[in-house]
This record gives sequence, C-alpha cells and structure tokens, in this order.
Amino acid sequence: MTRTRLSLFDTTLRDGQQTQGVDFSGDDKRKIALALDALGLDYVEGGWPGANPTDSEFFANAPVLKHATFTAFGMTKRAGRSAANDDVLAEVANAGTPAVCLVGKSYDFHVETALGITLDENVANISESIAHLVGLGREALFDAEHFFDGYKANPDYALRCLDAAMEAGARWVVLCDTNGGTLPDEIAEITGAVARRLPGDRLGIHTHNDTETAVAGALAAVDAGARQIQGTLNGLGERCGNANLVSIIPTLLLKEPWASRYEVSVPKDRLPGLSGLSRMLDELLNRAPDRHAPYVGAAAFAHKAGLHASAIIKDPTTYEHIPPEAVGNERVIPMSNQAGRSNLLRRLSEAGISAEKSDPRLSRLLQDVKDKEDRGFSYDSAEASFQLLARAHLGLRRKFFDVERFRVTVERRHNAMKNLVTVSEAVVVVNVDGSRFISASESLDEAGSDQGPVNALSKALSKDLGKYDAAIADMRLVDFKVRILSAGTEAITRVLLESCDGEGRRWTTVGVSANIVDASFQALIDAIDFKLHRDTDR
Ligand SMILES: CC(=O)SCCNC(=O)CCNC(=O)[C@H](O)C(C)(C)COP(=O)(O)OP(=O)(O)OC[C@H]1O[C@@H](n2cnc3c(N)ncnc32)[C@H](O)[C@@H]1OP(=O)(O)O
Ligand SMILES: CC(=O)C(=O)O
Repeated sequence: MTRTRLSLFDTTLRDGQQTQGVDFSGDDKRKIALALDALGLDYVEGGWPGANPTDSEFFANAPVLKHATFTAFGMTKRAGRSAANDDVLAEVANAGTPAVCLVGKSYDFHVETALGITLDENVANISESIAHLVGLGREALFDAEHFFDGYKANPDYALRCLDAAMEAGARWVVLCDTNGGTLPDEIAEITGAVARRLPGDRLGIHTHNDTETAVAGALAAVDAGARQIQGTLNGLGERCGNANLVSIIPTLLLKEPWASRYEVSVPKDRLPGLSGLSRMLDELLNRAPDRHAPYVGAAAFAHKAGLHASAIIKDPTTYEHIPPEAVGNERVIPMSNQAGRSNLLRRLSEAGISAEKSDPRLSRLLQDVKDKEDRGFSYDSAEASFQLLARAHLGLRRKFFDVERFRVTVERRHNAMKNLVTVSEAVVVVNVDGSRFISASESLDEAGSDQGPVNALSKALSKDLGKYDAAIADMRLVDFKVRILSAGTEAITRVLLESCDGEGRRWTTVGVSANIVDASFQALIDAIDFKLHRDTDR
C-alpha cells in the first residue's frame, strides 16, 4: 500500500514561546532548532523577526539546518498600505528565510471586531501579503486564525479567506483552532468539508490544547484530509499549549493504522532520541519534566502494581503498548505498598543487587517497605532511599559516616546595611572512621539571599566528610518537595529531595518526620549515602 506523506511543522520557537513563563534565549533557540532538524522535522518556525530583539538577532544569525525548512512567522499586512510598505511584514520578509508563515483572519467577527476593517479588505490583505512573499521567491504558508469558529459562524467567508491565500500561491493553508475549543469530531467534520474542496497536499492543521484534545484533534484532521501537522515539543504553546509533537510523532510511526497509511520525514530509527529531546527542552527551561508525559515521561513505563510487575517480568507486552526503548525511554518497576515480590526482585536486579527469590530477608524487606509507606515514606518516588533500605536488609549497607548530632537555628536580624534578613545557621557533627568532624554553615548564598535552613544543613553536612569530600564535591540539590500528610491523628511531613552530580545523574531520597528539618535531614543523609555507595562500588 502506498503511504501518504505528512508534513511535520514545529512551532516550539514561536507558539511555544507564547507559553506563559517560557522565555527562550537566542542560544536556547539555536539548540532547539538544531535538535529539531536532527530529528528530521520538515519545518522549523523560528519566531517572529522584528517582534523582539531575541527573535531579530536569532534570524540575523540563523542556524544552518540540514533538512528542515527554516520558517519566519508574521501577520498579514495591515489595511491602508501595500504589502511592500508594511513595516511589520517587511521585517519578516527581510529575515530572508526560505519559507514564511503568515497568520491572518478567517472569522468575520474577528475581522470586524479585532481588526476593525471590512471583510473585503481582510481578503485583500491576505491575498496581497501572500502574493508579495511568493513574488520574493519565498514559500508561503497561511495560518487561518480561528478557522473552525469562523467556519461555524460564516462558512462562505472562512472559505473565501482560504481561497484568497491559495490563489495567491500559498503552499499550505493551515486550519487553526486558535481558541482550542473545537473537539476532534467537529475538527474532522470541518476539515473533511474543506479537504473535499481543496484536494491534494496543501491543507494543514494547528490545534490548541484547551480541552486537552489537541493531539486527538490533529490526528482527526489528518484522517479527514489534512497533510501538515503543526505542533510543538512537549506541547508548549499559548495558554494550555499546542498539539504535542512528542506524542504525535511516535503515534504516526508506531501505531496502526497510522504507520501503514502515512509516511513522515522523521526516520523510525531516530525515535530513540525523542525522550532525550523532550528532557533537553525541560532542562533548557529549567522545568521538572512531566513524569506522566505519554511515551517520554519517567513514569510512562513504570509498573507499580504487583499484578502488573509480575506479568511484565514474564512478558513486557502484557502491560506495555510499545517497547520503551523505541522512544528512548525505560521500564521502571517502582517499589511501593502496591508491590509484590516480583517488583522487589526486578527492582533489586536493576539496582545491581542480587537476591534469591526464596531468600526470607525479601519478605522482611517487603514488609518494611509497606510499613514505612504506611508511615508516609514514598519509595515509589525515592528510588535511592529504597536501594539503601534494601541494602540494609540484605546486609549490604556500608557505614561511611555517623551523624553524632546536628543543630539548626533560624534568626531574623538586621544586616550591616540595616536591612532585615532571615538567616539559618547549621552545625553538624559527624564521625568518619573514628575521626570527629564539626562543620558549620549558614543559609545565605553569594548574593546574600537566604536559601533556608535545609540549605544550611546540606552545606554543613557536606562541608567536611573527611576522606569522602572528593566523592561528594560535585553533588547538588536540584529539587525539594514537601508534603504534609496525616498518619493517624498526627500531621507528619514528607520531604523528597532530588540530587544531581557532575555527570548529570539524578537520584531521589525521602525523609519523614513530624519535624520538617528532621525529615529533610534524613533525606539529605540518604542522598549522600547513596552517592557514596554507588560511586565507591563502581
Ligand atoms: C494566534 C497567534 O498566536 S498569532 C501570533 C501572535 N503572536 C504575537 O502576538 C507575539 C508577537 N507579537 C508582538 O510582538 C506584537 O504584537 C507585534 C510586534 C507583532 C505588534 O505590536 P503592536 O504594533 O504594538 O500591536 P499590538 O500587539 O498592540 O496589536 C496587534 C495589532 O496587529 C493587528 N493585527 C492582528 N492580527 C492581524 C492580522 N492578521 N493582519 C493584520 N493586522 C493584524 C491588530 O489589529 C493590532 O493593531 P491595532 O492595535 O492597530 O488594532
Ligand atoms: C496561528 C496560531 O498560532 C493560532 O491560530 O493558534
């Protein structure tokens, strides 16, 4: 069967940049554009030249893409001037990209209310803007803003706008569900109606995730005749985001009937790079990756329940829709109160700890995990603390250091500049091989900002561990989560700490106590202990 070619258009650097809280630097943009190109996307939209200095500079020093068509974004010209004399359009065209995508109105309400011009003027603006770009030798794309809402209100006018773009030479006209409120069945119905008028591969789809159906809407549009999908990495985008290409790409390559019906520019053998690409974007944005993201999330192949884990060990296809390696992810069998011996054995083997299934210590370990989870511990998240607990039960836990005592004080005082500051001070006394080390630290960073009591404790604890100083020198805390839980009639605090080392490895530890500082200290000790076990066992 001949497969139909779909075009993949990435707008992470434009619509993704419209996400609240996302602010790419020029360097971020370059890294992302090159990574998208390496994955094999057809188009990389870099932003809006002229809209802000970062985008202008990015286009002035454009990355050299090997495969993708580098695309600038802009809007149709304003009424009352020619396309050649519109300064906003001129900046977009002057970026010199091989392709330009222009957004334009296709909803009569928007033309009259947002632009305040006549319906005919808007059609002329679309037509003249696209013709201008084509005259400059550029490939032109037309993003028909609010197309679905416009079609429902006035189908003749919405179609007239598309026709104007097509007749002026647009390579693609893209139906945009700008407000994200159209559900997949309606997207399919309207896209189908348009596709019957515009056969061939010139119709695209651009969905937003306001009803959490952006991916489903994009796929429904393809089924109905759209041949280009616009989307973003990790579903970034205005408000609730755009269609997530990190979900769409593996669906098109691995799922039936999509894989047999359609062909995309991303080769299947590059899919294992997808999880890394998704995490790289989060890293650039300094965001914790979504653990539950389909395909690429750390929990996307985590099998928590005992029944699942037991079957997975016999055959992974029992509880997995695809092999995790296909998208560069990995299987995880977490430990928790939902676990049985199968989870336990699998988890131990992944940690490089061997044990016989009949070993009676395993039952005691399993019971201890369940008892501790009942008291608020969470070994499902805190894999490193689980490994230390398992080592303790199996007689494999080494004693690197002993904490004799610690003290933390929190003080609000005036500093030398007469400003009120809150400062925490911590003192920790540890024993290493019979030698006693006393360390003190305070919570102010180099800029004089208070980083809190746990930071002071962490610095004091890692300040002097004698012969282990070098082994923990590259360690840092990257995430700190606190949750108040109830255990019986008491409120207790659970602290989850995520640590990282110079090689980029991350691990999570847990502490539970009625006292937040004590809970944090337990998690800190586990974090250091885990690193020492791992690095000194290598
Ligand atoms: C659906 C989408 O997501 S489209 C992408 C939207 N992205 C962005 O807006 C991000 C980048 N935008 C910007 O930096 C700025 O809005 C700029 C530089 C483009 C324009 O800035 P300003 O000239 O100050 O205008 P402002 O942002 O206040 O308003 C937009 C103007 O564009 C006009 N406009 C909006 N869409 C169109 C269109 N398709 N064609 C022509 N004009 C349009 C509006 O009517 C408004 O003009 P008015 O104030 O004279 O009514
Ligand atoms: C063009 C665009 O981003 C939209 O209509 O949503």
